[in-house]
Amino acid sequence: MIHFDNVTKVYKTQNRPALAHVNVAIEKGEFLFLVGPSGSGKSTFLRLVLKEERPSQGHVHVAGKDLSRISNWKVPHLRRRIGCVFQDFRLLPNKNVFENVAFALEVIGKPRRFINKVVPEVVDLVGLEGKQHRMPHELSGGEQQRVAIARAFVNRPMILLADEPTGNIDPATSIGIMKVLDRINRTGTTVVMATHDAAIVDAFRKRVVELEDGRVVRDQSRGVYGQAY
Ligand SMILES: Nc1ncnc2c1ncn2[C@@H]1O[C@H](COP(=O)(O)OP(=O)(O)OP(=O)(O)O)[C@@H](O)[C@H]1O
Repeated sequence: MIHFDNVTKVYKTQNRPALAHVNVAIEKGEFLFLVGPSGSGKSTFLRLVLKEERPSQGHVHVAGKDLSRISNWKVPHLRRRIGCVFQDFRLLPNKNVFENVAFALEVIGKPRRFINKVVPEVVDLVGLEGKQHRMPHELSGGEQQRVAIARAFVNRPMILLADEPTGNIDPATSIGIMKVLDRINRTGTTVVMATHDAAIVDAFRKRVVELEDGRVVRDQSRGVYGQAY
């Protein structure tokens, strides 16, 4: 589903590569934790998947397509098939839960009848049943992140990218957020989650890819946050 083939990324203003000779193959339906210290290249990895950045060397393939061969006008179509969740939720403050999630479908022209059917289903899936009419400021941080996940997933993307989704959330609430991501993964969506959250990584025992100075220093199935040896 996502293949990094000897990918190096050097930003114009930097002389050290943000990613160096990265080879990673993530198959359809996998759940992968991307770990590593601040500045190790995790966000750069995610941005390359979205074609927000281009590799300086090597190739990134998503769903069988070499991103360097996707023309610019097709990039929105690629991004539509990839859901994104961030540390800071990024909800629309003047829209309620239903409207925040519905907005993701409105912008791609889905009919109202379809929106009215699927939005409540996804709101339930993320554990917010009965809260459709709440405004973001009437929700806890964990609940806001659930809305953000619902919005990212409502279009049934093939891939969900999560950049520090539990970064602003207390540990107990983070477990609930992880369970939602796990539930989404079980529907067949490939999930890649960049995180510093050692407790979460250790509790969920998924594949772990560790970056250090832009290099992959570990790729372990059912891994833990720190070195297991
Ligand atoms: N747009 C940019 N322009 C120039 N350098 C950048 C840019 N984005 C990231 N970098 C540099 O690339 C390296 C990797 O950064 P990146 O944001 O990918 O790391 P990260 O692992 O996601 O860090 P964090 O956990 O702090 O988000 C860092 O040295 C960073 O300063």
